[in-house]
Amino acid sequence: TQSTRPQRLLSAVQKNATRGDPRSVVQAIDQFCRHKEWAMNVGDEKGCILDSVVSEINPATVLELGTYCGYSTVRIASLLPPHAKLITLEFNPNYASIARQVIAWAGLEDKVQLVEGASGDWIPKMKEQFGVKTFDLVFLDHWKDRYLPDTKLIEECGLLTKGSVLLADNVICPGTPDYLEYIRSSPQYESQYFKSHLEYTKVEDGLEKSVFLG
Ligand SMILES: Cc1ccc(Cc2cc(O)c(O)c(C(=O)NC/C=C/[C@H]3O[C@@H](n4cnc5c(N)ncnc54)[C@H](O)[C@@H]3O)c2)cc1
Ligand SMILES: [Mg+2]
Repeated sequence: TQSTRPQRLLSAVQKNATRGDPRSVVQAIDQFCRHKEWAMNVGDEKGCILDSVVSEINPATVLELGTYCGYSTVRIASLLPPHAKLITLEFNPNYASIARQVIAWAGLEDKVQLVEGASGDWIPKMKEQFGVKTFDLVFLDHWKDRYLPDTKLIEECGLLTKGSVLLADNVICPGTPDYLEYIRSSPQYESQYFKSHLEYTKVEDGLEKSVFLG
């Protein structure tokens, strides 16, 4: 049977990256997406902005919405301090399976909890299921029409504390207009736009970083 693009991306990682070396996994995926097949990873250019935000926060708890193949999961987890935890939600079982193998190849299983399911179902269970009080960082990269409802759900569940950071991919392309309008007009957030490009292209895109003011 025909392989899928995520399966071919995983094969490229297993062929070209060194086990236990997250940077080589990230590089192998970027090479594959630049020269073989485009895929919707945050990519190398926006990935550097993601890295700088993660390093600045030095988060103990991270929530990622939309694992896909685990590219940003590996970027974030490779920068976390010891004992820090990243919970990533993915509701497509095929993508989740690929992501688990990518994360394992990078040797980051101990820092990552991949939860197979929908964000709307799992966000309300974070405290009871995973003993999470609040998240220091939330990376939004799932369906773009879910950014706003899930942000409101995260607020309602008391999962943010003063200083928590929301970092949203694709606020220009594909675009998340309702989310941007909400977060930029809310007195509860201080937002900043990081202009960049849609992964592996020259099309404008960017990340929106929003600090929860409590
Ligand atoms: C017009 C146009 C089209 C595509 C692009 C290019 C482009 C560039 C990008 O960086 C993009 O992030 C995207 C994009 O669409 N991303 C959606 C990513 C979803 C992943 O998250 C999963 N998921 C989706 N909703 C949920 C949910 N509730 N709970 C749990 N997992 C969820 C899915 O299972 C996927 O694993 C697209 C640019 C412009
Ligand atoms: Mg994206």
